[in-house]
Amino acid sequence: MRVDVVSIFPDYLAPLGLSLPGRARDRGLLDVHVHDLRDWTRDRHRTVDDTPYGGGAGMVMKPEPWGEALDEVLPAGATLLVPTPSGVPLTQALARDLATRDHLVIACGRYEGIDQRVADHYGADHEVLEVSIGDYVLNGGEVAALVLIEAVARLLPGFMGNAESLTEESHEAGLLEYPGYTKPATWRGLDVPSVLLSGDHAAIAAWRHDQSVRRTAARRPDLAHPSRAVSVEGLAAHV
Ligand SMILES: Nc1nc2cc(Br)ccc2s1
Repeated sequence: MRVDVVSIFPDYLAPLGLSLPGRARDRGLLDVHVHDLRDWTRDRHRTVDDTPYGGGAGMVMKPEPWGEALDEVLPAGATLLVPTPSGVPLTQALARDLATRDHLVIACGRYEGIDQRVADHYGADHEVLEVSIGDYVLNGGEVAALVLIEAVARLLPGFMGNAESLTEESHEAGLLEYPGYTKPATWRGLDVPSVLLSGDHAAIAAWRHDQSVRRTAARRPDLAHPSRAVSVEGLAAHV
């Protein structure tokens, strides 16, 4: 998979050279290219933002630099991801779906976001997903890009040493993961649940599923209603 990231703070993406993404790059599973949006500005001040039409606080990112950049960085067939608090939620299902793409391009907004015409323009010929990584507001899309890349890259075949661990993670089956324990069997007076020491694999599996169900009901009742999920096909629809 190739990933291109466009940002006015390209150094923010430096962590992509470390740990898992770094290993994936070394293995040729992930090919990451980071670009500075200001390289596509044409004025001496390298301007990327302006005041919003209709008034209001803050600044909006101008469409021209983004158009020049994406015309060069976003080829036919690539998927454009635009992190934004007003996007569709990033879920494990969406990450799994994005992991099937050959080429992702991530446009990192700043200020009050990117002029909407950029997503609309490229939406005519490309898959464009405006994606939220959570119900909170950051100062820019760079941190969200790191989250997106890690969530997707770790699902690439060959990326994780033990692919089996991927099937038991939180959200993989619409449930939160069961609690984990390791040695010692007793720590500060706290014992590991005895079923885990029993060697009875059927009982262990049943206990773990029960723990996942209980934990999900307690912490994420919203996950208990999959009817509220949105299909990937429905995500790209501009509302
Ligand atoms: N949660 C998020 N906040 C933001 C803010 C900006 Br500005 C750009 C992208 C995102 S994603």
